[in-house]
Amino acid sequence: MNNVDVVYPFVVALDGPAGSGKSSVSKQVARELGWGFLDTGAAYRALAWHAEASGVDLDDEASVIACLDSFDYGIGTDPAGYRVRVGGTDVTEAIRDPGISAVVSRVARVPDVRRHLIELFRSIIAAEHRGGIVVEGRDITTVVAPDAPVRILLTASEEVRMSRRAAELGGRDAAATGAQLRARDEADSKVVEFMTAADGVTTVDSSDLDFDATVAAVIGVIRDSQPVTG
Ligand SMILES: Nc1ncnc2c1ncn2[C@@H]1O[C@H](COP(=O)(O)OP(=O)(O)O)[C@@H](O)[C@H]1O
Ligand SMILES: Nc1ccn([C@@H]2O[C@H](COP(=O)(O)OP(=O)(O)O)[C@@H](O)[C@H]2O)c(=O)n1
Repeated sequence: MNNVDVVYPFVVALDGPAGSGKSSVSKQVARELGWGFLDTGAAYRALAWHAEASGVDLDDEASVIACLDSFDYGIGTDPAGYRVRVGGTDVTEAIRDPGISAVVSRVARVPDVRRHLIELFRSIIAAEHRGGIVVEGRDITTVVAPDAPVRILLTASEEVRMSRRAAELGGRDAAATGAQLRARDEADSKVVEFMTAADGVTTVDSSDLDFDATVAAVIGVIRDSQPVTG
């Protein structure tokens, strides 16, 4: 096979709603291909964490924007164990707290925040030293990397997504978890489109697929679209 025309890193852009499996599936795909992995939602979560830790009112856009000046963010792209850092604090676990999930859309809806983070994502992608990188979020296929050679929308029915997220949180408060997930998708949908596939984006519906089958389906899309990846 001929690799001459392949531009490195090879970018796989993957979007989808909350609980569709973006993060876990992308991470496993990256592991299997020996590529990097970038979870873009972690940056929005970390900024929400930073703003709250700085005592900022998240409804005050100007203060949220001002917070970007002191937002010293770090994330790795190793799918085997990346950590998320804000300043000297490891926030990898803290940003998964339902309290952050409940407020993250408020920072993500601010256009200046999006512009800032999108530039950051592009520089992380450009610096990837492995052959490829799987980048997941809400606007990767449409805004962050619309020219990516592989663009995928990972979906699953709302019921399935809710039960996956509730199980992940130990089955506690399934109803509240479901309601929060629905409210977050609704708020996020006003800012970016991730419920339907844009032109040229391949949909993978994981509602009836188990985890391994979903990973295999995503790798199948990558191989079909670019036979030199293997
Ligand atoms: N196809 C699948 N079948 C069953 N469970 C899955 C599948 N895909 C993901 N999961 C599980 O669902 C939960 C949510 O996945 P996650 O990757 O966090 O989604 P997202 O990043 O889209 O919010 C995780 O516990 C994950 O292991
Ligand atoms: N590319 C992205 C990624 C996340 N986000 C925001 O960040 C939040 C957290 O994203 P996430 O990917 O960690 O959320 P989950 O789908 O994993 O629950 C989302 O609810 C969006 O508000 C975004 O606006 N654009």
